[in-house]
Formats: sequence, C-alpha cells, structure tokens
Amino acid sequence: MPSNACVWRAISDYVPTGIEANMTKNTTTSLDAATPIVIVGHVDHGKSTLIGRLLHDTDNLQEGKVAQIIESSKKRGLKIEWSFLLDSLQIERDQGVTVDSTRIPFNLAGREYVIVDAPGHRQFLRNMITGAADAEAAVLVVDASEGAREQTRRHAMLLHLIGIRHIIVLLNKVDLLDFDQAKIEAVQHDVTDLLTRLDLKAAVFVPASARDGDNIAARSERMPWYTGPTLTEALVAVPSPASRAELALRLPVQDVYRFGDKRYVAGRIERGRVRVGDTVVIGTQKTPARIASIEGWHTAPQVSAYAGQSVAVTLEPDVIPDRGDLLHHRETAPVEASRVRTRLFWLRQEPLRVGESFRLRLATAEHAVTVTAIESVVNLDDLTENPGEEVPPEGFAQIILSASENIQFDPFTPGTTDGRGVLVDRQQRIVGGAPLVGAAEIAPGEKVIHPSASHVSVQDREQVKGHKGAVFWLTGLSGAGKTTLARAAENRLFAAGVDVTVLDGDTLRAGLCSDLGFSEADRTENVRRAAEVARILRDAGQVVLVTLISPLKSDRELAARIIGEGFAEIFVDAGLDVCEQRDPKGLYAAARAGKISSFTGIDAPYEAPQSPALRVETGAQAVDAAAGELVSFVEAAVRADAGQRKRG
Ligand SMILES: Nc1ncnc2c1ncn2[C@@H]1O[C@H](COP(=O)(O)OS(=O)(=O)O)[C@@H](OP(=O)(O)O)[C@H]1O
Ligand SMILES: Nc1ncnc2c1ncn2[C@@H]1O[C@H](COP(=O)(O)OP(=O)(O)O)[C@@H](O)[C@H]1O
Repeated sequence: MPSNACVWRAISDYVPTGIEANMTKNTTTSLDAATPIVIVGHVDHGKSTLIGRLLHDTDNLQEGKVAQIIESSKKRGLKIEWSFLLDSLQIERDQGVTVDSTRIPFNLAGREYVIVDAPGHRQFLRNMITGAADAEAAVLVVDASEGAREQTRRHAMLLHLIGIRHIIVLLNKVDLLDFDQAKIEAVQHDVTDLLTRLDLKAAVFVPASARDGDNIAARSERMPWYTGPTLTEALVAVPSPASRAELALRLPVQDVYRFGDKRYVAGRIERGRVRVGDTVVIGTQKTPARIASIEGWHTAPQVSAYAGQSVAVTLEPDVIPDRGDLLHHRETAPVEASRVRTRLFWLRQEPLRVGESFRLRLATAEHAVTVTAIESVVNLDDLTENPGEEVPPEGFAQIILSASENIQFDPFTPGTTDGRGVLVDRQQRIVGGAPLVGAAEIAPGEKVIHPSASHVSVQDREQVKGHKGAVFWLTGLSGAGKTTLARAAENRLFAAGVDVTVLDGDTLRAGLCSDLGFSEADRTENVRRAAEVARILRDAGQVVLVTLISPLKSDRELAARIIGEGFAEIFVDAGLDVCEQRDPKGLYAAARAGKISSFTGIDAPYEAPQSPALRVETGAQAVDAAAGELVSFVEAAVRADAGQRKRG
C-alpha cells in the first residue's frame, strides 16, 4: 500500500514517550535481543574492577584497550587496575565518543548481554526507573571481607522494588579471607538474611576475586572446595527474556487514518500476535471487530504480525478506535481499573502530595489521574516502608492513582513494556516513573473519589487568552491596601485583555468561608480554601489576585504548595501605625476598645514576608502608583512565557 506513505511516516516517527523513550533510545535492538544485566554494589566493593575484568576475560575489549589499561596502571605504580577501563569508557562518554551512555554490550557464548552501568547513586536511582528497570538479572557485588554495607542494602531494596527476578551475588575479594570456606560461607549467610528480608532470593553465590580473575571466566584453583558456577557460567544460566510475541496481544492504537474508502488503525504491537480473521476487542468500550487486513511498510499485506512490528490494520465493521485504545483478544484481556496502585519513583524537585493531578502516559494512551493516596514511602536509609504524607524528590513510594475512567493495562513486569506508566505535569514534563502494579481495591469505609481533569490543554488556553494563568497572593495588614490595590489592578488588567479575578478575604468570608472566624485554625482553613479556588481558576487560565491578610508564613507556604507553579507572593507593605491611622473600617478602634478580639497586629500576629516576589510600598505611595507597580509585575509574569510558548 505505497499510497499510504504518510501513515507509515507517522508510525515510524512515533517515539515512545517518557520512560520508554529513554529506555529504548539506544537499545531498541538490544532490548529485543540482548539480556540486560545490572551490576550493583557498595562503593569500593569492586564493581568497576569486575566490569573491566569481565569484559577482558570474555574477550569483549577492543584492540588496544588492554595495553592502554596496563599503561595507565604502570604509571600509577599498580599491577593492572581493571577499573581504569570503566574510567576510560566514562571519559569517552563525557566526550560524547560513545553514543550509548549507560549500556556496555558484551557477548558470551554466542549470546548478547548488555551491562547497565549505574555510575553514581543518584543516577543509579534514575537509571533503575528510566533505563535499567528492564534489567533481566542483577549482579550484586559484595566485598566478602566487609560484608553487606549501607549501599548493599539500598541496592537490594531497589532490586526488590523494581522486581528483578534473577540475582547473582558475587562475593568479591575472597583473597582477603584467604579463600577460607567457613569465612566465605558466613558472609553468604548474612547476605542471604538481608535478601530474605526483602523477599529476594539469590540464584547463586559466586566467591571470586575480580582483581585476579578467580571464578570470573575461569574456575579458581585457589578454592577447590567451590563447585558452583563461575560468574560467566552463572550469566549463561540467566533465563533469556521471554519472547514478547508469545504473550497476549496488545496493540495500542497510535492513530487512525482514512484513505479513500478505507480506514487504517495504526500502531506498534507491544506484545503477542495478530492474524487476519482474528476477532479483537477495542478499548474499554469493548467493541468487537474482525481484523480484515494487516498492511506493512513497503511490504505486501501480511496474514499475521507480531510484537515489535508497526502495522496498520483495517477492521470489520469499520469502527473508529481512539488513540490509546488497546486492541486485544477477548479471552486475554488486560487489567481494567479506575484506581491503580503504582510503585512510584518521584523525579520532581518538590515533594509529591495527595490531591495533585497529572497525565498518566501509558504507551499511546494518556489518562488524567489524581493521587488519591500515598500508601507507603520507602525510607532508603533503613529500607523500611512507612506511612507518609509526601514523597520526597528521588523517593520511592506506593501510591494510588485515580482516574475518572477505566485504565487498561498489564501489571508492570521487568523486562517488558508492561505497565510502564509515566507521570507528566501540566507543562508536559515527566515528573515520575510510575510502574502500574495492579488495580487498587476499595478499603472498607474509604472515601473514594475520582477527580476528573480538563481536556483543554494549558497551551490551548494560553493561546486563546494570550496570557498564562497565575496566582498573585497579596498579603498585608488590615488596611494596608490589599483590596484597594487588587481592585485597581483588576480594572487595568481587564482593560488590557487579561482574564482576571479577585478573591478577597472579606468577600470569601461572606459566602464560601462564612463558617470561619479568626482563630489560627480558622485562618489556615480560610487560606486553604482560597488557595484551592485560586488553583482551579489558575488551571482555567485566569489571572487570580488573592487578597488575604494570611498573617502566618506557614499558611502562605501552604497556599504556595497547593497552587504550585505560577504562585507569586506580593507583600502589600504599610506599617501598623499607618494602617491603624487609616482604619478604613473602624476595626482597629474596635479592637483597641476590646470589641473584637484576635485582631491582626493588635492581639494576633502578623509575620511579614521575608523575600516576597514583589513588595509594594503602600504607606506613603499613592494608590495609582502602587497599582501601576502591581500591574506591571503581573503583566510581565503572565505574558512572557505565554509568548514564548506561542513561538515554540
Ligand atoms: N480579628 C480580625 N483579624 C483580622 N481581620 C478581621 C478580624 N475581624 C474581622 N476582620 C475582617 O476580616 C478581614 C480579614 O479576612 P482575611 O480572610 O483576609 O483574614 S485571614 O487571611 O484569614 O487572616 C479583614 O479585612 P481587611 O481589612 O481587608 O484585611 C477585616 O475586614
Ligand atoms: N498606596 C496605597 N495602596 C492602597 N491603599 C491605599 C494606598 N494609600 C492609601 N490607601 C488607602 O488605604 C486603605 C486600604 O484599605 P483596604 O484596601 O481595605 O486594605 P486591606 O484590604 O489591606 O485591608 C484605603 O482606604 C485606601 O484608599
């Protein structure tokens, strides 16, 4: 079907998003063919030396590399330092010589492997989610003379979290224990204990000296008592990644194209096979259809296609699926749930809290989801999973994502693309790796909510309005001029075409917050409600001017957290003496007379902002000038980015 070139261009242009894009960026072939192995271990336990030694002993080093290592070692007065190999690979990477930044391919007994290198702890965490989570097996390197250490525990925890199935423990540096069987077995015992606590089981323990090559590719003559495999034998015994073609069919719809009287449903088969004549079920609507034909790029129509192939199928009847719908066979349906348990790796700089909403990308599908529970947060220091209010940056947690519609997925399985969700924020930035582990059951008595999110994009709103949404939080004493300023600015901004709303304390307290007084708790609740409303208006693209005394720093921080991006604190600054002298509502006089209590500045505190985004001096300045300052600040903040985005 050459006339359909653009269908195929569209398919071949398709780059899997998020994690998968990172994961397959340089490994599209290796993911299918090679066995990924991640090598982890406490610093100085011999990971780099092991990689160098392994590549050398399995004849996987380029010509000249060995000579180079010998030369560098000699220069430093050392015998031969295998870890220099990794250093030299690192230098090449830094210089951009090697394309592949985290993967070292090697060949063993005719089988392809790829070492997933994890240079530092932080990168390691990231890699585990963005790149290495597909590792089929792990080699956990433990210095036998030191035993399991802090990072050994962390790494073991990570292997547990990402579900690595095959673990080889390399007890390294056994020469330091004089190859003594009893001593080595004692270490093995300790490591077994650690793994058992994490529900992990080592496939094999290999006592070795990576530096000298004992039990790496050749059997050590210095440990005749050891009858198990060498490291290379253990690697050969790692099961091959399961063939994705043998799994149940999953064809996520990438797009639907119409040519003449035919409609083509295009996508890449993630797993399984599809044949002409098969009946498939489409998406959560479960519309049945028959595969009428399977078309290929520059090939004759096919009778069947399998995992990894990009295809365009025609359906009978001619139904129109949506992008993201999954085509599957009826008898092997994916999990379907609107509440999904997720093993999250959080990448954003600010912590994650319940109530935040994102897009969940899953293959070609996108779902609006809200974090409705943080079930546990992993403490990476002691490997415990504890209840938590928030997930710190680079933290792991088990959370529940709720959507307003059903999500179809296969639970996350290492080595496959199953369940690899990615959380994306309003600005399309990836903020978390979110492997979906299963449907979340409803706990008895639980408050179950499924917030929905707008389908109108932030960019589209900005385009139409000509500015972005933002919240300007005006804080200051009663009588400082918050309301006066905001109302004056509202007039001017509106005249300039800005969609602007003022949320004023007195006004809110007449309605939404009429149940609240002026105790600290009530003021906090007042601030929270105003911030939530402001967030909704901001999300709808409006410029919101909030005028609340909001006397406490902690309350303003709460507002900033609720609102997130686009929050600016404005200090409307007039001294207490000025405000009291003005006393536009007679409240200071009433407070002095004891008619009202807990009045800010008199018998309740006001904590002035230390570093506001803008300070407007309203003590001596005229209203007009002060409002001008605010208007300029707002205009600059909401127009600049919107313009850039338009151009982009
Ligand atoms: N005890 C006491 N303390 C402070 N303010 C009082 C009090 N009693 C009534 N008022 C009136 O309520 C307005 C302040 O409401 P806010 O919602 O801005 O206050 S807060 O942010 O919750 O602290 C405030 O409005 P502004 O003068 O515009 O600030 C007053 O009109
Ligand atoms: N530069 C200024 N900015 C704002 N208000 C000012 C300024 N100079 C004098 N005022 C007066 O101060 C009073 C502020 O009252 P208001 O706006 O209700 O304060 P708040 O909302 O902070 O309680 C008004 O009477 C206003 O006319």
